[in-house]
Amino acid sequence: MITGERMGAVDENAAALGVPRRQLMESSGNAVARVVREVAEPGSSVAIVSGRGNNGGDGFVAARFLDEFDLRTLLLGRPETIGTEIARENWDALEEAAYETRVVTDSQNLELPTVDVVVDAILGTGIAGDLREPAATAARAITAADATVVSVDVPSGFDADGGDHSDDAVSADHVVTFHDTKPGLEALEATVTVADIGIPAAAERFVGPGDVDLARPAGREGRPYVIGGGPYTGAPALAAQAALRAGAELSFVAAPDSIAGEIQGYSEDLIVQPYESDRLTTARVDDLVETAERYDDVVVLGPGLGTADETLEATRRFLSSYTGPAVVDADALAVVTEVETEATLVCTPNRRELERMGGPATDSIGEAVDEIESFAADLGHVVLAKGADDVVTDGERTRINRSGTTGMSVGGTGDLLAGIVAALLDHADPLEAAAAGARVNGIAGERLAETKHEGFLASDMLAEIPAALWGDADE
Ligand SMILES: NC(=O)C1=CN([C@@H]2O[C@H](COP(=O)(O)OP(=O)(O)OC[C@H]3O[C@@H](n4cnc5c(N)ncnc54)[C@H](O)[C@@H]3O)[C@@H](O)[C@H]2O)[C@@H](O)CC1
Ligand SMILES: [K+]
Repeated sequence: MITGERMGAVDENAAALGVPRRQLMESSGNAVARVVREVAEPGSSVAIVSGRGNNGGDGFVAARFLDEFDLRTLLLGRPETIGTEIARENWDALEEAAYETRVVTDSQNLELPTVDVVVDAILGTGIAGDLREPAATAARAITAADATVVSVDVPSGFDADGGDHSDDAVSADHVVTFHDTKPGLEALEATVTVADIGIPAAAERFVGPGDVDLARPAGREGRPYVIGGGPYTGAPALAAQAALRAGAELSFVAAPDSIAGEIQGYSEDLIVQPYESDRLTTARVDDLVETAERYDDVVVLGPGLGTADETLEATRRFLSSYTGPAVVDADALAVVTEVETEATLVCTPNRRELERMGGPATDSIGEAVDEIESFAADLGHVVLAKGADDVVTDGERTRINRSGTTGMSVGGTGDLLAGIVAALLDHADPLEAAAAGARVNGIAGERLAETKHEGFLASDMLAEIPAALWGDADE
């Protein structure tokens, strides 16, 4: 089962792996034609009704595989307004190759030819809102026609994710959907065929540019609240600055007053909120929980806190009363399995921290994928296990991140990751935020390795985060 949004991400990942959408469209159209051949008697008449998006493009491709039928292809709208280059190329090919085509620009004039089979390629997962004209009239005409209806990907007018549909949605006899079934199709009475269109498994398994697309902030969003510092000062400062580089609007650091000035001294961009102490103690917990929940922040718990008994007790208490989202890193990880929490956590252990949490002991994170997956399932939280390959899993969905470079084994890069994930967690699903964060952090390192080789610092990486996050964003 795959949502339209995730399908878009996977398809972008496939393109990055060298399998562009043009190729997928060829497979999709071919798959549609196969189903048409199954349901149509030899020599019968077939009409393909295409919209101006890629769903329509699948219809144009299908036409080239259906030469044995009495076939015509209708385009709803003017050819110049076909929305994507690959759909347009396939339309042009039909015209060049003298296929029977018809352009319908006025829905009032839409008259479906009397045919045995109609291919509904008006629109697919790109639908937004109720059907507009001329799609609405065309969809009604298809439903009313005395023909077998084969819908491409989803019945046009149907929301494949929610299963909701406008009153005009096409009523299909057969649906040929691609790669995986869509949530909304389950409720349909139509026969659903899931066609393999050649998307490599790696496009789902490995974190790619599509995953970053899903998690990327639309503008400045979110105000992460870093609870860290005490024995160490650099870690919370790096996490908080990384969050700002990843789109956060403001970055707060709650830290002991003994070192708050030092943290502020690293960066004038941070809002440091000192509390009276030289380390985190249980006396602070109620205030911290109250502040985090009042402002609806994403918490980063752990950087630089240290392992004093009273600090660990304070992190236990924090987690048992906090109910919002949090990235848990470093020393705070040790207590996650000891408490019941209603919070939504992304835990970011390296292999030593993973073992200390009660997770699998391994020399290589990338070789313990199944064990880490079951550990996350038991834990009930997202685990982002950091290694040469990162494993990101919520116990059901598991992604491997391959970005990054050996120079990143320098201190502080984990703090950056925690800050980036916190910024993305403000608006993205926890697994997607963790997966995208891991990729972005790794790309920031790769960019520096081009000139600094093994010698760059975590603080150098801060300036690379924006390009890593937005560098391949669509215009
Ligand atoms: N994502 C993928 O990996 C693949 C997608 N493919 C096809 O591409 C489709 C998605 O293509 P697109 O994203 O171009 O979107 P669609 O072709 O589904 O729809 C976009 C078109 O519909 C119009 N539209 C949107 N909402 C409307 C409404 N309420 N009333 C009337 N018109 C409306 C838009 O103006 C646009 O012209 C899939 O359903 C599938 O058929 C396949 O070609 C291959 C692989
Ligand atoms: K369709």
